[in-house]
Amino acid sequence: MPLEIQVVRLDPDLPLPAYAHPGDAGADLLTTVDVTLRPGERAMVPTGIAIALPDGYVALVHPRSGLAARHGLSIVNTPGTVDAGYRGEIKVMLINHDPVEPVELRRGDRIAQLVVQRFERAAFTEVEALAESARGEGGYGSTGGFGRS
Ligand SMILES: O=c1ccn([C@H]2C[C@H](O)[C@@H](COP(=O)(O)OP(=O)(O)OP(=O)(O)O)O2)c(=O)[nH]1
Ligand SMILES: [Mg+2]
Repeated sequence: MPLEIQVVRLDPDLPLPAYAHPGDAGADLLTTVDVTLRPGERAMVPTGIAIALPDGYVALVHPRSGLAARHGLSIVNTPGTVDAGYRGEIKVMLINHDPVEPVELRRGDRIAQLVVQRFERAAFTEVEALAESARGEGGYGSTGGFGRS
């Protein structure tokens, strides 16, 4: 059974978010406006929807790989976090990473995808020292680079 999420269409002429295929994780979000992003430019783009997520769920705003591959279009804060208590319009902070070409978006274009997930609420408990682990403090390339011999 799919999780029911209540949606308000702030722009009733555009359709609800939709999955392109059964089994897809991301439901496509649309832009309600025409917008052109020059190389390097970013914009906060409205999607025309507001949602009420059940407690314990989060919706993450992910880029679409096709637009990234073809146009260099991504999201500044990827993935954007939509909290369960948020009732405002979902917006997408798009950025054009292409060094040369502008990206022209038209109202109704599919600009991003929304992935709904359960999450754990943590209780942050202060301790004097952390349990040891195999990784320890190693990070940021501690295991090597590309793995070439
Ligand atoms: O890509 C995004 C990211 C966030 N939001 C909305 C929903 C989210 O619940 C709210 C706050 O987002 P976040 O917590 O990431 O931003 P903040 O800078 O920490 O703002 P705040 O102080 O309001 O939490 O903004 C979006 O519509 N799109
Ligand atoms: Mg916040």
